[in-house]
This record gives sequence, C-alpha cells and structure tokens, in this order.
Amino acid sequence: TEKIVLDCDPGHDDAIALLLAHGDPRIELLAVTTVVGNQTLDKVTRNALSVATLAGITGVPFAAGADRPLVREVAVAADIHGESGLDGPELPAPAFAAVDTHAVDLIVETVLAHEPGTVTLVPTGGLTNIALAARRAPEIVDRVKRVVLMGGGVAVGNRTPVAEFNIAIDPEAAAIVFEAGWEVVMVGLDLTHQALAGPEVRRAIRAVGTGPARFVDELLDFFAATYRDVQGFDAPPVHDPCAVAHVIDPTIVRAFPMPIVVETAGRHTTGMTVADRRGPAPAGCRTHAALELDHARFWELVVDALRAIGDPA
Ligand SMILES: Nc1ccc([C@@H]2N[C@H](CO)[C@@H](O)[C@H]2O)cc1
Ligand SMILES: [Ca+2]
Repeated sequence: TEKIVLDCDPGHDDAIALLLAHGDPRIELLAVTTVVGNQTLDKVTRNALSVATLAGITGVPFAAGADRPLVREVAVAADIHGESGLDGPELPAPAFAAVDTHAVDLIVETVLAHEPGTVTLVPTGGLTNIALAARRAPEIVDRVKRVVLMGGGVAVGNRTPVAEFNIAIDPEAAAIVFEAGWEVVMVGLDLTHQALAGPEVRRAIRAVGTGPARFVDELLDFFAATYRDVQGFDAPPVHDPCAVAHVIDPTIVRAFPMPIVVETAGRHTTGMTVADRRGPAPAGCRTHAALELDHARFWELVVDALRAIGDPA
C-alpha cells in the first residue's frame, strides 16, 4: 500500500479525495492535515472532521495548520464551495476533534516516523503547510517518497487566466515546494478538467446506495450548480481525487517529466506554474505534470471506494 499524508482544504472535491484515500485498499492514510484555502481554517478543519465522521474514519490523526498564506492575505472560494466550504449536504457534528499538534509538526513527525522513501505527501489545497514543513525540517525533503499535488496547470488557469487557485493563493509557498528538490507530480487543471462528474458518473455514485454515496451526490449537486453558474461548466471537474488516483494507479492519471517553476512576481502571471515543454525533459528532472486521465477507470476508483466504505454505523 502507499502511505500518504493528505493536506487539504475541504472543499467539495477535497472531501471526495479523502473518501477515495480512505476507501481504496491501496492507500494507507497516515494523517490528514488542513490548510486555509477554499474557506477559513476553522471551517475547512470542521468540514474534514465531519467527512471523517460520516465515513467512519478512525485512528487517523487530523491536525489543523496554517490559517493564512506565508506572505499574502487570505482569499477563500465561497463562490464555489459556499459559506461553510462544504455547502449542500447536511454535515454531521464531528465525532472527534483535531489533535493539538500543528499540521506542520504532524507532517514532519509522520515522515520521520516512517522509513525513508515510503511516505507520499498529497496536498490538495494551498501549499503553505508543505512549504513550512520543508523549512521546519529540511531533512524531510530527501525522506519523502514524493509530493503529488493537485494544483497549477501547464496551459490553463482558474484564479486568473494563467494561475490555478491552490498555487495563486500562496505562490511563495508553491515556489518553495516546487524548488525544494523532492520529486513533485503536479496534477493540474489540464488533467482535472477532464475529471467531469457527468450524468453517468452521478448515476453510478447514486447506485452505491449508502449514506456516504448520498453525501457525495449531494456535494456534487451543489458543486455542479456553482461550477455551472460561476465557471460555465456543464459538469463539475472534481479536481482533488485525481491526485490520490495518481498515487493509486499512475496509468489512470498519467504524468510526464518537465521542468516546472512558479511565478511569484509577474504583473499578469503571479501564481502561474511555468512548465517547459520545449524539448525532452533534462535527465533527472524532478518535476512532472499530469496530462492524461482515464475517465472511466478514475470514476470506477471513486465508486469502488464508496462501496468499500459501505454504511459506517
Ligand atoms: N473555483 C475554484 C476555486 C478553488 C477550487 C479548489 N482549488 C483547487 C482547484 O483550483 C481544488 O483543490 C479545489 O478544492 C476549485 C474551484
Ligand atoms: Ca482543495
């Protein structure tokens, strides 16, 4: 199994990423950490605990992290995720609290507690916690197996014409993460805009017939409405589980090596992940970008995970 730490800002698609990580037998969820992004830290943390409660996730530490970016001011995405950050379904009161440890310390402790090269960091929000962890304990950079993040894009943006939200809200943190030296797989919008939850997908999810499946269906009802109204999509792109899917099976989310750097000072381009596709990647290139999604097999992963979760008491 692949041991992961999920660093997230639930967020409708973060919630589905958490359920996929919990339900798929090939993933061992070592810890879940939260970061400001789609909503404020207290809201995304409560949302993560609510999802864990309804999914029956036990024995996994949840820790809250940064409540603001390294340098810039907080910017949330209430237009897409609503005031709660997880608008749509009714959320159960969390059955357990986050641990007292700060997310950055939990990330470091978790990486140092496992054999070198065995823990994958899976950020699906802004990269503030991951950057702080690399600064707090530089020794984790060589110890982490890889960082598989949802964020950025090769030729597409959503926060701006060229910048994706997770990168754009904390470009300085993203620059630290992309330049640290560990292997980075960027699962960006080029990939995640293929992960559309259309009518067939919605039908397959509803057919699972459990509480968590109904929860996901209600999440997607809300997410579909805001994505249609705000971004003009016929079906919502479910971004974050694509990063988890790459860890499960890299033939479902195919990545390709290419140099990638983060713009932090461009008048029109701040937050852009600048990918160099001019020629073959240099030998030993540590950055990769996901470009190809096997849509059918991806959604099979999600439906199978929901089926495996069943109806926790
Ligand atoms: N408009 C919009 C803003 C933020 C997000 C969140 N940021 C990433 C996609 O940009 C995902 O992690 C998702 O949770 C999605 C849509
Ligand atoms: Ca997210």
